[in-house]
Amino acid sequence: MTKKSRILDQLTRNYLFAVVRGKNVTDGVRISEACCQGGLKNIEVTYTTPQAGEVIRQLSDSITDEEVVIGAGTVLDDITARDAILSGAKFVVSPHFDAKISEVCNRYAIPYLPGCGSVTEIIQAMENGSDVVKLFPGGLLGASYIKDVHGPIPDVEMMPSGGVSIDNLDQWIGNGAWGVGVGSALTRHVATDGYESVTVEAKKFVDKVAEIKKS
Ligand SMILES: O=C(O)C(=O)C[C@H](O)[C@H](O)COP(=O)(O)O
Repeated sequence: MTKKSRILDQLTRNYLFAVVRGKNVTDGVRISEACCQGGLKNIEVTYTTPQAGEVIRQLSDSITDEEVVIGAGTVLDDITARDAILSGAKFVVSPHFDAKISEVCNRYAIPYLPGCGSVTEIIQAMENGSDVVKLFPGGLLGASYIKDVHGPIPDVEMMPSGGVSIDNLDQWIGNGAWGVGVGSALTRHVATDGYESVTVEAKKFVDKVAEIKKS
């Protein structure tokens, strides 16, 4: 198995991606650690977080659980992608498709999950070597979008992000999502109840996925 396939394999096994938007380095690290404590294992540190590369570096050093995969999100250009990868990111996510990001990720054998919102973008991403795309904004496209696209294009995997909640998880899983990205739903109580609330919310998602996959 290649390095890229090994990472993708681990990511889909973990299934849930915690989309982390910290206010600063410490906040980014604390949110990510709280997510891990709740059982989330794919940590997507977004580049809206100041010094996101430093967050990725600190997490890569401190987290010893080998199933945890630290990656980067909201990567808008190839320079940011390189910074993320050299900081230790094992996957790169962006809200759009960018051929130069794809090139950098392929150079380092790191999976690139570009944000796609149309079939044309999905095909373009596949042609540039992405096996998995991020459906963005997931909430706007709707869960049946996956099934509809899988009719003509059965060989692309899709990871919805944006608008994923506990209440629509079953629809995403039922329609064949390869994984799902969850952001604001994890941090909705952090301002009032602290980082422990992130762990509580993370656990709810982990339990819900286990319950849906079992049924
Ligand atoms: O910038 C990116 O690369 C993104 O991933 C966009 C969104 O911030 C996430 O998809 C999380 O969205 P919510 O779960 O609705 O908060």
